[in-house]
Amino acid sequence: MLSDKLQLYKINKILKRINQLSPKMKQMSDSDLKKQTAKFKTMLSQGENLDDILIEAFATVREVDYRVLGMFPYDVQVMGAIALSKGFIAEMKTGEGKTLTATMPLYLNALTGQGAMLVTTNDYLAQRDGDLLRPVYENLDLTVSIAVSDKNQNVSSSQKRQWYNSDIVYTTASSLAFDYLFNNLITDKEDQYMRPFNYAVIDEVDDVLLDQAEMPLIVASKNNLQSNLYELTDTFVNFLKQDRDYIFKDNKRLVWLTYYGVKKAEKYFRIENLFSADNRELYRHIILALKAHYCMVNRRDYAVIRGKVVLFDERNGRLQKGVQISTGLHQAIETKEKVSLSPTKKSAATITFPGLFNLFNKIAGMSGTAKTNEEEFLNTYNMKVICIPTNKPIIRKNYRAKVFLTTSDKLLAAIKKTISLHETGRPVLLVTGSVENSEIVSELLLNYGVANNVLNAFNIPYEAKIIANAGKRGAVTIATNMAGRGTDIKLSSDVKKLGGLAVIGTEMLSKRMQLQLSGRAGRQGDPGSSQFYISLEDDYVAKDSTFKFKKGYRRLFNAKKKGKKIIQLHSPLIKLSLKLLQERIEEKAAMTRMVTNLNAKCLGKQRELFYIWRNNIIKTKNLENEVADLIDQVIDIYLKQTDNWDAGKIKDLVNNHITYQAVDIPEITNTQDAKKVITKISQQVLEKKKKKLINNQQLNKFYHQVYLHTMDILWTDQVYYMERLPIYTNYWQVSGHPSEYIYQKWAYESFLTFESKLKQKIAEEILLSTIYIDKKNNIIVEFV
Ligand SMILES: Nc1ncnc2c1ncn2[C@@H]1O[C@H](COP(=O)(O)OP(=O)(O)OP(=O)(O)O)[C@@H](O)[C@H]1O
Repeated sequence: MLSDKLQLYKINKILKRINQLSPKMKQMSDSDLKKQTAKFKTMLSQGENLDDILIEAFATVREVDYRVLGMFPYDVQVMGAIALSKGFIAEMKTGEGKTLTATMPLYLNALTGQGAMLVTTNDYLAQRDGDLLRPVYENLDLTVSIAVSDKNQNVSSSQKRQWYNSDIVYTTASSLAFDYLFNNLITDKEDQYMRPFNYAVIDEVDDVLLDQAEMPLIVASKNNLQSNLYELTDTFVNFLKQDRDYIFKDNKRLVWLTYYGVKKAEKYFRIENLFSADNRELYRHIILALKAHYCMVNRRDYAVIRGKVVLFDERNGRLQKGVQISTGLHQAIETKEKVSLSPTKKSAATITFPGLFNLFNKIAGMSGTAKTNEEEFLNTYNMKVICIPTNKPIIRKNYRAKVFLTTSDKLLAAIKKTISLHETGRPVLLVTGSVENSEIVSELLLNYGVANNVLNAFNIPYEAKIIANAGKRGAVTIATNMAGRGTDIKLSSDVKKLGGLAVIGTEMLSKRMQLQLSGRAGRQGDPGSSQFYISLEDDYVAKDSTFKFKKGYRRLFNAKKKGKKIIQLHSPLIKLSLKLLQERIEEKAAMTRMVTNLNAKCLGKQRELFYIWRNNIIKTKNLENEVADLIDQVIDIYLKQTDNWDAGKIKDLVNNHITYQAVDIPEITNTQDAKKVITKISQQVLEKKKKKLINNQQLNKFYHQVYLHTMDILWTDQVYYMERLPIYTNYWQVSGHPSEYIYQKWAYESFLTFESKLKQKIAEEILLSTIYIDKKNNIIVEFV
């Protein structure tokens, strides 16, 4: 595209000027290079901007990269770095050295003193890259932290404050999201540990902003009442028939009851209308049970480990310990697997990655596979994708995929190929679609006398070691998708002569995942090869293929059963169908993301408004005016209840919301008088309460407690409602209404209700709660 060429032309011009500075940088001593940081900071403080210092700053880091790591960033890496500092997405092919590229924009943006982050997809990469590059930044007088920890480890607020106050932070998207959510649940200003987000480079940006866009990160709060509906609906769904009683949509993400299914449910549960407000929860549980039974598969989507359901991350095959699917699906799976149910929790706070990255002043991204979704990046995130040329031509051979009828035929053929490659001495990385298959393949290879290492969710502690050995002569590594992205397999020198690493994929994947996996071989211009062995039984194919395709598969399968020799399929028509299927799935995924993003934006807006209000309360030392104003607004809300106020009605209102004490109410005839009376009584109640408190500071402590306690409880309910909203609104889509419209409308209305309820509840707690002062002068509030 013309604009791409223009951008590259501009980038090249900047590169030239950076290159011109190289000899000067080479002359500088280590300590002079270190002093550059202070110089740049001064320049910024005197009014220069980041673009003004970019050239010299990049030249400085480049030289320090070389002195510390022995790697001088190539011209193409500097080009990628320039694109990143402009907030673009740099598409740099797999293995081109994105880790080193990021040092330049991170350094530059950290000079502002507002922090720069490298956000990657898993702990292993954050740790690996942070450890590798720490000395570079420290030699430039900047502080660095790696903000990831073992999920079970309790990290103190002060430790986190130190992490997030560092100039450069290496972290993962999920650690960052959770820390952000927890930071916003803290009630004391002193305990908060995060500063506003400034600049982030998102590594594997397509994975974070596209593939994981829909996954909400959830901080659970108090236990919700356990429902016995799980068991009832679990039994019920066993009686349902696919396509007659329920149907799947969107790659089995959504499931609906048909008219017959609804009637069956009404009969089974002896109710008149499954869609009446009373039966909303029942309907939701039926859908959950259907999903648990037919969308979630043991050892593919989750594992049952010591009586607990632990989820797999489907994109990278890692176990997600401690992560629960919210909205009850986790419990529905537990019911299906007949293990004890974990307590249902409500979400105290939730965010998606798109929502999280919206909070930054500037973001940039890098990936080997972003161009295919260029339009989506531009439309959704306003980020341009720039393709950076490779340093050396890529000589990896990507062989055509071989297509088989069944899974076992495919795996056997892949094993045979592995053995023949192994005999030549080339290292092989064979990637399977599930933990189970990785174990089967490993066993079979052992039976053929081929020693191998297995990298799957159950041996993560050995990951670094397995990867370190995977590029050696004769090494055979069997991995799940854990080795699909980011993994850097270093080749021993003798291996290059033999043809480099051979990657064998044994599952049909999305285009991007396929490219990522192939990209484990042939890095940095090295030799290497990749080939996929797929079957018509692969999940990716089976889940989404058309009726005609499925019919074709069954015909071939039956013929094979009758003895016809069908192993590998050569028909161009089948290959074309698979290609079209891949395109269709990707288009659909993009559509689903668009709707989810719209929904997430809705909740994001609500979250933003709520957190602004909450943070204001935390920050405001004296809340007296705020409280007076709030009570006044709440009285107006009460007054809207009726036009015909009389002493009796006021008395009821006062006893319900203002004080339990008996009060005399004068006769009144209109709303204005009613307001005067109610306002006066509220003021008297408040005055009485103030007298119990020692001083103004204690009074404000009381207000803070009431506000934050009430806000957090009601916000949890609001999040709970918003999480369920798509399930309710999806039903309307079936009935012919546009669900996005219904969603936005209901979401907006619910927020207005939430705001009004929250104000009323705060006023009620301020007026009706009981307070005590203990011996140490602490206030104890007994909430209503
Ligand atoms: N300028 C350089 N000089 C020498 N080696 C380099 C240079 N830049 C990167 N490398 C090496 O190239 C290899 C690949 O780097 P890296 O893992 O950062 O690639 P990547 O682009 O992140 O790959 P992927 O897309 O697979 O994540 C590493 O072994 C790294 O040490």
